[in-house]
Amino acid sequence: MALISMKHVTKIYPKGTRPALDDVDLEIERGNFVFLVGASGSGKSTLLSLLLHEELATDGEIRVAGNDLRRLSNRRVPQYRRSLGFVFQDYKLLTNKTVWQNVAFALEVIGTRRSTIRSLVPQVLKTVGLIGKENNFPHELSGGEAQRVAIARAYVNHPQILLADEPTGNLDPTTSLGIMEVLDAINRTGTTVVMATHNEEIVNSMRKRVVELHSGKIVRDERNGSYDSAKFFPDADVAAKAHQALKRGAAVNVAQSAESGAISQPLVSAVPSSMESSTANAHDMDRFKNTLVESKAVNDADEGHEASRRSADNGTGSKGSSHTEHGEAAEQGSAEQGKVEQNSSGVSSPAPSVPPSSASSTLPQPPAKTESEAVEHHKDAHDEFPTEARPGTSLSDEHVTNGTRTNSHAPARDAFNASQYEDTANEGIARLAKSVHSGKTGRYGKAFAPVENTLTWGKGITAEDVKAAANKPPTPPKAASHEPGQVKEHNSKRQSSPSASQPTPPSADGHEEAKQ
Ligand SMILES: Nc1ncnc2c1ncn2[C@@H]1O[C@H](COP(=O)(O)OP(=O)(O)OP(=O)(O)O)[C@@H](O)[C@H]1O
Repeated sequence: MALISMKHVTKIYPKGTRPALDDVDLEIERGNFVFLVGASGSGKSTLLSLLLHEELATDGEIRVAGNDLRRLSNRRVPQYRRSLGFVFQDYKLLTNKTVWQNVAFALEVIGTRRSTIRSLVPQVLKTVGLIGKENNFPHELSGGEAQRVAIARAYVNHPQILLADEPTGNLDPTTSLGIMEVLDAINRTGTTVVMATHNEEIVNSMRKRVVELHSGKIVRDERNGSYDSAKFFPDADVAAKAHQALKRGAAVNVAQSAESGAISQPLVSAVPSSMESSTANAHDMDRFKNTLVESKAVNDADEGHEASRRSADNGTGSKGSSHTEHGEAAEQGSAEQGKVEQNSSGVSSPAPSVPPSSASSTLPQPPAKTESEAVEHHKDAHDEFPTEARPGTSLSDEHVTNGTRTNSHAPARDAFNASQYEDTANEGIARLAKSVHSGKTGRYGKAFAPVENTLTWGKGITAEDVKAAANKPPTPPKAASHEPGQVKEHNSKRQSSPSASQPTPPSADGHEEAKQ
């Protein structure tokens, strides 16, 4: 059974003159990365709101991770939402909590030990470039900063499903690239990502599944899709752009194959040298991952006996591991989630095949899947995504194909190691990085700023950096039309954040109005 299933779903708002969603059928398998595209008002946000159970469908059936949302009692809604991460355009941060508390809260509700929270929160905040903003409240943040808090919260929670509504809508291209890197990394941990976007560049670079809505109806559902569809909007310009996007993907693959003898390379080596500042952030992410691994090792050691007993009682190691990860407060939720997993897939999850690391070697392994279970899962995944039909094969698909993650509570070590070592998914990010940093003219006719002139994900450029850059011999310009500080016009419903394109961290007076 699909992780997300919508059958004949219609949504009519009380004041709506037409259905916001009209008889929608949609199935999304575990591990997919799906872009929702479509004109303003086509129903993308409504679809996400229904999945989050913020809105109720007027008609039809919605099942998410085995939960029939029509039957979800109010009491179980918070627990249901714990299996979801959400990164929405208006951030949905808790206004009465600081940045630190917003991220910590995501861990508190799943019963994470206080010492672990104290260790993880600063690191995830560093990863997303929010050091120094820990004590700010949401109304004291710029749009980009608020979005980074939302991403940090989603990342730290390791959700089954991440719903994102225009997460890059308010951000400059480089910061958007960073967000896509993080979303891609989250997806590679096995989390299913459903992202509504108007960003053509991202969709065309990532080559993920694209579902297009038009007046509340799904008019296109393409694997490895592009932003515009020549099929539904058959003008020559759209056809040429879709064709070009496809060719660009193929070109990156071929170039990488020629360089490395393999189909793909890790992002770090696949991106241009101008991306070094972004790869510095990759180190931050790795540090964060290691701490999570180490913290989990401590938790596991502390609670190992109890977890083993529960594992034995349940007959599944994964439930035991979820208990140790989330603690007593989440016990009931985890157990119920386990039931959901059993209902939806009928199997527990095996560990991904990853190289051993010193930190991970001390951790208990989840039980191996039996051969028949593995074959069955493998077959199901191949039915949906035949290998030969996947030119831009993504790691998320590989995860499903290999059956490497079918349980939301797979140990963090496995998930993070998988994202660290498996690199085929980086093709999409590498294409996006090349595109963002190529200095080419964007959709709206303005040149992208060179990376040196924009904030880089997780690493604002300091005065020292600027001074050091000034002392360096000049690099050849990438495009004749570049002007420092000039950025692509944002494809957003909202105004761009003034602070996001500045080379220095935003000042208090550069903050936007309250975000809630
Ligand atoms: N709370 C509401 N009450 C009444 N109508 C609504 C409400 N929310 C959305 N709608 C309507 O439902 C339709 C779909 O809106 P929705 O926000 O889902 O579109 P969207 O594709 O997300 O648009 P955008 O890209 O601008 O975010 C629109 O016609 C909108 O006016």
